[in-house]
Amino acid sequence: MPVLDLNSVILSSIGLTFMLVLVLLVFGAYQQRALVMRWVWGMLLIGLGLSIYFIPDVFALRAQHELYVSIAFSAICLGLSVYVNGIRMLRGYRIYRYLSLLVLTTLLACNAILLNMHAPLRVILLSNFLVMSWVFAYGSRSLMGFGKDFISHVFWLCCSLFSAMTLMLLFMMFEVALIDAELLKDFQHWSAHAYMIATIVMVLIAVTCLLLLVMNVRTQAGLQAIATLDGLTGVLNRRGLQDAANRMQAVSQRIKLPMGMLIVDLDYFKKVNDVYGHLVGDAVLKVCAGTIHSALRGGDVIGRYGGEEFCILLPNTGEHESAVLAERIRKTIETTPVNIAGIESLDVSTRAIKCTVSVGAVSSETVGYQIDSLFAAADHNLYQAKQAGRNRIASNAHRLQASDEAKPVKRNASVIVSQ
Ligand SMILES: Nc1nc2c(ncn2[C@@H]2O[C@H](COP(=O)(O)OP(=O)(O)OP(=O)(O)O)[C@@H](O)[C@H]2O)c(=O)[nH]1
Repeated sequence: MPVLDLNSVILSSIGLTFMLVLVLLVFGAYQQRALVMRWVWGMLLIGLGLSIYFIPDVFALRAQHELYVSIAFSAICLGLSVYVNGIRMLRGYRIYRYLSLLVLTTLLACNAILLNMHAPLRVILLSNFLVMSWVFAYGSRSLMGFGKDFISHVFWLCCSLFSAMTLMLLFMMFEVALIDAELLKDFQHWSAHAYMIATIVMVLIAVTCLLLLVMNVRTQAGLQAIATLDGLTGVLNRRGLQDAANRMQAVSQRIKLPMGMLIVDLDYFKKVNDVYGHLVGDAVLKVCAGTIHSALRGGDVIGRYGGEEFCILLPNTGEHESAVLAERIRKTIETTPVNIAGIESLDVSTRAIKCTVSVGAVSSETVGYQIDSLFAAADHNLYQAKQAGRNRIASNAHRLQASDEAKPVKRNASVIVSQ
């Protein structure tokens, strides 16, 4: 009676493949591809090693058992080292690029010598487990964090030796059950499902890693939001805006499409604070950010540039279109009074405040793609608009070639052009 039935192997392989696909799909969705691929390769190598381990039993190649076991453990340890680097990546530690190479060469050299000396299977297993415990040590240290003192080093070494020894004991029991099945009949049933047990262990590892990854992604998303969003208005802060501007500039320049920029500044905002207080001032800023946002197109990016100043990045937008959009924003703000009636502890009879904005518009068509040049030119135009009396826009549209000027630009009393 075969100790290991092929059904278990096939069933477990299907389970393993299913798990890998699941891991790929779920982890891949978070775009941490480098990390995901490390774990997938790690698992594949471990799965391959486990498969090779059972080849002699399935195909009755007992004479070559030592050879298969040493190849199997080389693959398992290599898989573990790739896996450990994935854990290090997740924890934000530096990756040991040569860890896998070191593990593989150590094991190959060690196994080649032992096979050449016709060492018994137990010795081959023991040497492989020592290397495995070393990889485990790296893994547990990377997972749990680093203690730099002597006690921590000893602790991690003991922990990994214990885990490796537990595994070794497990495999020894497999060995006993496989080699002398008649003596240890009780083990046969369990041994026949050894591959299944190994698969379950791998599923547990995958689930643990999945949880770690989800936690990591959530923490990163939270930190990213804190770092790049403005707490009051919810739009990008200056840092987020700078990142977005750099990205948009790189893409626009590569595909040779114009990029526009607007700086929108609330007029006489100091008065709002002085008359109604900072609480109302804050509410007005928040509502105005929302109003400006609602006037934008999909793909446009808004950020808070300064106190009552917003910057808007416009992909695929030339000078004329920037001016048109600036005018639309100006008009929307002018015609949308900010309702302050609902603001708590406000002792004023005013129910809505009428706000206006001045806008400086510019695009890469007249000043190039450099973000600093765009900021400077938009700021200059904003200054022009303020100087001309506020509640208006200023742009460089007139600087374009005569042929370009034929394009429709909506000009009215509130639109001026920069000198
Ligand atoms: N409530 C509130 N006020 C802010 C905030 N950030 C900046 N401010 C205020 O915005 C006002 C800006 O004043 P100014 O720079 O003189 O500009 P302005 O009164 O809008 O005048 P112009 O821009 O020249 O039309 C200051 O009173 C700041 O205290 C904020 O987050 N909340």
